[in-house]
Amino acid sequence: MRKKIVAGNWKMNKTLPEAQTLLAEIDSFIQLNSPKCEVIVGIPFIYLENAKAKHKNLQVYSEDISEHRSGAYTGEISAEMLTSIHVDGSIVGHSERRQYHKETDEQIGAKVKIALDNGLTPIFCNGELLEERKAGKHFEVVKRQTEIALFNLTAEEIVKVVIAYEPVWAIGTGETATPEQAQEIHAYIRSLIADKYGKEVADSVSILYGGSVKPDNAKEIFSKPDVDGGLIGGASLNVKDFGSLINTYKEI
Ligand SMILES: O=C[C@H](O)COP(=O)(O)O
Repeated sequence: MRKKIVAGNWKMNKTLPEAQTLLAEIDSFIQLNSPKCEVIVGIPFIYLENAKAKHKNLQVYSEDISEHRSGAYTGEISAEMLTSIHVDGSIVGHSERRQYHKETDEQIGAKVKIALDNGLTPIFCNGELLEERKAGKHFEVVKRQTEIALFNLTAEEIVKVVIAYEPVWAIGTGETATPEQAQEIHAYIRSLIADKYGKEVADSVSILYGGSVKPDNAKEIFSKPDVDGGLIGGASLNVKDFGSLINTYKEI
Protein backbone atom coordinates (compact mmCIF):
# COMPACT_ATOMS: atom_id res chain seq x y z
CA MET A 1 0.00 0.00 0.00
CA ARG A 2 1.60 3.25 -1.08
CA LYS A 3 1.83 6.25 1.22
CA LYS A 4 -0.84 8.91 1.35
CA ILE A 5 0.77 12.31 1.86
CA VAL A 6 -0.33 15.87 2.55
CA ALA A 7 2.65 18.15 1.90
CA GLY A 8 2.76 21.90 2.35
CA ASN A 9 4.86 24.22 0.23
CA TRP A 10 5.11 27.60 1.91
CA LYS A 11 6.96 29.13 -1.04
CA MET A 12 8.33 32.62 -0.17
CA ASN A 13 6.03 33.32 2.75
CA LYS A 14 6.34 33.83 6.54
CA THR A 15 8.78 35.73 8.72
CA LEU A 16 10.72 33.78 11.37
CA PRO A 17 8.20 34.42 14.19
CA GLU A 18 5.32 33.50 11.87
CA ALA A 19 7.13 30.36 10.73
CA GLN A 20 7.84 29.30 14.31
CA THR A 21 4.21 29.79 15.29
CA LEU A 22 2.85 27.82 12.34
CA LEU A 23 5.34 24.96 12.79
CA ALA A 24 4.39 24.71 16.46
CA GLU A 25 0.69 24.69 15.52
CA ILE A 26 1.20 21.97 12.91
CA ASP A 27 3.27 19.89 15.35
CA SER A 28 0.52 20.14 18.00
CA PHE A 29 -2.17 19.39 15.42
CA ILE A 30 -0.39 16.17 14.43
CA GLN A 31 0.06 15.10 18.03
CA LEU A 32 -3.58 15.73 18.85
CA ASN A 33 -5.11 14.31 15.67
CA SER A 34 -3.06 11.20 14.78
CA PRO A 35 -3.26 11.74 11.01
CA LYS A 36 -4.08 8.89 8.66
CA CYS A 37 -1.56 10.26 6.15
CA GLU A 38 2.03 11.43 6.20
CA VAL A 39 2.46 15.15 6.77
CA ILE A 40 5.33 17.11 5.22
CA VAL A 41 6.14 20.80 5.44
CA GLY A 42 8.24 22.38 2.69
CA ILE A 43 9.66 25.63 4.04
CA PRO A 44 12.24 28.30 3.14
CA PHE A 45 15.88 27.30 3.60
CA ILE A 46 16.57 29.74 6.42
CA TYR A 47 13.95 28.13 8.71
CA LEU A 48 14.96 24.50 8.17
CA GLU A 49 17.55 24.14 10.91
CA ASN A 50 15.36 25.72 13.55
CA ALA A 51 12.36 23.64 12.43
CA LYS A 52 14.23 20.33 12.70
CA ALA A 53 15.86 21.28 16.00
CA LYS A 54 12.51 22.15 17.59
CA HIS A 55 10.21 19.64 15.89
CA LYS A 56 12.10 16.39 15.55
CA ASN A 57 9.02 14.43 14.52
CA LEU A 58 7.94 16.79 11.77
CA GLN A 59 8.96 15.87 8.25
CA VAL A 60 10.64 19.02 7.03
CA TYR A 61 11.59 19.56 3.38
CA SER A 62 13.45 22.29 1.54
CA GLU A 63 11.74 23.92 -1.43
CA ASP A 64 14.71 23.34 -3.71
CA ILE A 65 18.21 21.84 -3.71
CA SER A 66 21.38 22.42 -5.73
CA GLU A 67 22.11 20.10 -8.62
CA HIS A 68 25.81 20.32 -7.62
CA ARG A 69 27.53 18.47 -4.81
CA SER A 70 29.73 21.34 -3.55
CA GLY A 71 32.00 24.09 -4.78
CA ALA A 72 31.85 27.53 -6.36
CA TYR A 73 28.09 27.92 -6.73
CA THR A 74 27.32 31.15 -4.90
CA GLY A 75 23.95 31.16 -3.20
CA GLU A 76 23.26 27.44 -3.69
CA ILE A 77 22.39 24.96 -0.95
CA SER A 78 23.70 21.41 -1.29
CA ALA A 79 22.15 18.08 -0.37
CA GLU A 80 24.97 17.47 2.09
CA MET A 81 24.22 20.76 3.87
CA LEU A 82 20.57 19.78 4.16
CA THR A 83 21.29 16.34 5.59
CA SER A 84 23.76 17.89 8.05
CA ILE A 85 20.82 19.74 9.64
CA HIS A 86 18.57 16.65 9.46
CA VAL A 87 16.24 17.83 6.72
CA ASP A 88 14.11 14.95 5.38
CA GLY A 89 13.68 15.82 1.72
CA SER A 90 13.37 18.45 -0.98
CA ILE A 91 10.77 19.70 -3.40
CA VAL A 92 12.42 19.50 -6.81
CA GLY A 93 11.42 20.99 -10.17
CA HIS A 94 8.47 23.04 -8.97
CA SER A 95 6.91 24.92 -11.87
CA GLU A 96 7.95 28.23 -10.28
CA ARG A 97 11.59 27.06 -10.43
CA ARG A 98 11.06 25.95 -14.02
CA GLN A 99 9.36 29.25 -14.95
CA TYR A 100 11.35 31.89 -13.05
CA HIS A 101 14.73 30.16 -12.83
CA LYS A 102 14.60 28.38 -16.17
CA GLU A 103 15.35 24.98 -14.66
CA THR A 104 15.50 22.28 -17.30
CA ASP A 105 14.33 18.68 -17.11
CA GLU A 106 17.99 17.61 -17.11
CA GLN A 107 18.87 19.87 -14.16
CA ILE A 108 15.82 18.66 -12.30
CA GLY A 109 16.90 15.07 -12.94
CA ALA A 110 20.31 15.89 -11.46
CA LYS A 111 18.61 17.36 -8.38
CA VAL A 112 16.47 14.26 -7.91
CA LYS A 113 19.55 12.05 -8.14
CA ILE A 114 21.65 14.11 -5.74
CA ALA A 115 18.79 14.16 -3.22
CA LEU A 116 18.49 10.37 -3.37
CA ASP A 117 22.25 9.88 -3.14
CA ASN A 118 22.18 11.83 0.13
CA GLY A 119 19.17 10.09 1.66
CA LEU A 120 16.74 12.95 1.02
CA THR A 121 13.28 12.19 -0.38
CA PRO A 122 12.63 14.21 -3.53
CA ILE A 123 9.13 15.45 -4.31
CA PHE A 124 9.51 15.71 -8.07
CA CYS A 125 7.03 18.14 -9.66
CA ASN A 126 5.70 17.95 -13.19
CA GLY A 127 2.76 19.52 -14.99
CA GLU A 128 1.76 21.42 -18.12
CA LEU A 129 1.14 25.10 -18.88
CA LEU A 130 -2.33 26.35 -19.82
CA GLU A 131 -1.46 26.66 -23.50
CA GLU A 132 -0.09 23.12 -23.50
CA ARG A 133 -3.34 21.84 -21.94
CA LYS A 134 -5.41 23.80 -24.46
CA ALA A 135 -3.35 22.33 -27.31
CA GLY A 136 -3.96 18.82 -25.95
CA LYS A 137 -0.23 18.39 -25.25
CA HIS A 138 -0.45 17.71 -21.50
CA PHE A 139 0.28 13.99 -21.77
CA GLU A 140 3.27 14.64 -24.03
CA VAL A 141 4.67 17.34 -21.70
CA VAL A 142 4.32 15.29 -18.54
CA LYS A 143 5.84 12.27 -20.29
CA ARG A 144 8.90 14.28 -21.35
CA GLN A 145 9.36 15.85 -17.90
CA THR A 146 9.03 12.49 -16.15
CA GLU A 147 11.20 10.46 -18.51
CA ILE A 148 14.08 12.92 -18.62
CA ALA A 149 14.14 13.60 -14.89
CA LEU A 150 13.39 10.16 -13.50
CA PHE A 151 13.95 7.35 -15.96
CA ASN A 152 17.71 7.15 -15.46
CA LEU A 153 17.00 6.01 -11.91
CA THR A 154 17.04 2.37 -10.88
CA ALA A 155 13.85 0.70 -9.64
CA GLU A 156 15.25 0.85 -6.09
CA GLU A 157 15.70 4.60 -6.50
CA ILE A 158 12.43 5.53 -8.16
CA VAL A 159 10.34 3.91 -5.43
CA LYS A 160 11.84 6.49 -3.06
CA VAL A 161 10.63 9.41 -5.20
CA VAL A 162 7.31 11.17 -4.58
CA ILE A 163 5.77 12.71 -7.69
CA ALA A 164 3.60 15.83 -7.58
CA TYR A 165 1.52 16.53 -10.66
CA GLU A 166 0.75 20.24 -10.71
CA PRO A 167 -0.97 21.71 -13.76
CA VAL A 168 0.54 25.19 -13.89
CA TRP A 169 -2.81 26.76 -14.78
CA ALA A 170 -4.23 25.56 -11.46
CA ILE A 171 -1.48 26.87 -9.18
CA GLY A 172 -2.59 29.77 -7.01
CA THR A 173 -5.38 30.58 -9.44
CA GLY A 174 -8.34 29.14 -7.57
CA GLU A 175 -8.94 26.95 -10.60
CA THR A 176 -8.40 23.23 -9.95
CA ALA A 177 -8.18 20.34 -12.33
CA THR A 178 -11.39 18.36 -11.97
CA PRO A 179 -10.97 15.16 -9.97
CA GLU A 180 -11.44 13.29 -13.28
CA GLN A 181 -8.68 15.31 -15.00
CA ALA A 182 -6.36 14.66 -12.05
CA GLN A 183 -7.16 10.93 -12.03
CA GLU A 184 -6.63 10.68 -15.80
CA ILE A 185 -3.14 12.13 -15.75
CA HIS A 186 -2.09 10.46 -12.49
CA ALA A 187 -3.07 7.10 -14.00
CA TYR A 188 -1.09 8.03 -17.10
CA ILE A 189 2.03 8.88 -15.06
CA ARG A 190 1.68 5.58 -13.22
CA SER A 191 1.37 3.77 -16.55
CA LEU A 192 4.62 5.37 -17.74
CA ILE A 193 6.38 4.07 -14.63
CA ALA A 194 4.78 0.64 -15.07
CA ASP A 195 5.95 0.43 -18.69
CA LYS A 196 9.51 1.22 -17.66
CA TYR A 197 9.82 -0.46 -14.24
CA GLY A 198 6.86 -2.84 -13.93
CA LYS A 199 3.50 -2.66 -12.17
CA GLU A 200 4.76 -3.41 -8.68
CA VAL A 201 7.15 -0.45 -8.76
CA ALA A 202 4.49 1.84 -10.30
CA ASP A 203 1.97 0.86 -7.64
CA SER A 204 4.34 1.83 -4.86
CA VAL A 205 5.08 5.38 -6.04
CA SER A 206 2.94 8.10 -4.40
CA ILE A 207 1.62 10.67 -6.87
CA LEU A 208 0.31 13.87 -5.30
CA TYR A 209 -1.91 16.48 -6.93
CA GLY A 210 -1.13 20.20 -6.55
CA GLY A 211 -3.05 23.25 -7.69
CA SER A 212 -5.60 25.17 -5.60
CA VAL A 213 -6.40 22.25 -3.29
CA LYS A 214 -8.61 23.61 -0.49
CA PRO A 215 -10.67 22.07 2.31
CA ASP A 216 -13.80 22.18 0.15
CA ASN A 217 -12.40 20.27 -2.85
CA ALA A 218 -9.80 17.98 -1.28
CA LYS A 219 -12.04 15.01 -0.50
CA GLU A 220 -13.20 14.60 -4.09
CA ILE A 221 -9.66 14.87 -5.46
CA PHE A 222 -7.96 12.70 -2.81
CA SER A 223 -10.63 10.00 -3.26
CA LYS A 224 -9.48 9.22 -6.80
CA PRO A 225 -7.59 5.92 -6.95
CA ASP A 226 -4.35 7.24 -8.42
CA VAL A 227 -4.24 10.43 -6.34
CA ASP A 228 -2.18 9.81 -3.20
CA GLY A 229 -2.51 13.21 -1.57
CA GLY A 230 -1.62 16.80 -2.30
CA LEU A 231 1.17 19.34 -2.56
CA ILE A 232 -0.48 22.36 -1.04
CA GLY A 233 0.52 25.99 -1.48
CA GLY A 234 -1.89 28.66 -0.20
CA ALA A 235 -3.88 26.36 2.07
CA SER A 236 -0.71 25.20 3.86
CA LEU A 237 -0.14 28.69 5.27
CA ASN A 238 -2.57 28.35 8.16
CA VAL A 239 -3.19 25.42 10.46
CA LYS A 240 -6.96 25.52 10.09
CA ASP A 241 -6.92 24.79 6.35
CA PHE A 242 -3.82 22.58 6.41
CA GLY A 243 -5.23 20.59 9.33
CA SER A 244 -8.52 20.19 7.53
CA LEU A 245 -6.68 18.82 4.46
CA ILE A 246 -4.74 16.39 6.66
CA ASN A 247 -7.98 15.23 8.28
CA THR A 248 -9.54 14.61 4.88
CA TYR A 249 -7.82 11.23 5.03
CA LYS A 250 -9.99 10.32 8.01
CA GLU A 251 -13.05 10.61 5.77
CA ILE A 252 -11.79 8.58 2.80
O1 LIG B 1 3.41 23.61 -4.43
C1 LIG B 1 2.22 23.88 -4.37
C2 LIG B 1 1.49 24.25 -5.55
O2 LIG B 1 2.20 25.14 -6.35
C3 LIG B 1 0.05 24.61 -5.36
O3 LIG B 1 -0.11 25.91 -4.87
P1 LIG B 1 -1.60 26.40 -4.50
O4 LIG B 1 -2.17 25.35 -3.59
O5 LIG B 1 -1.42 27.72 -3.84
O6 LIG B 1 -2.35 26.47 -5.80
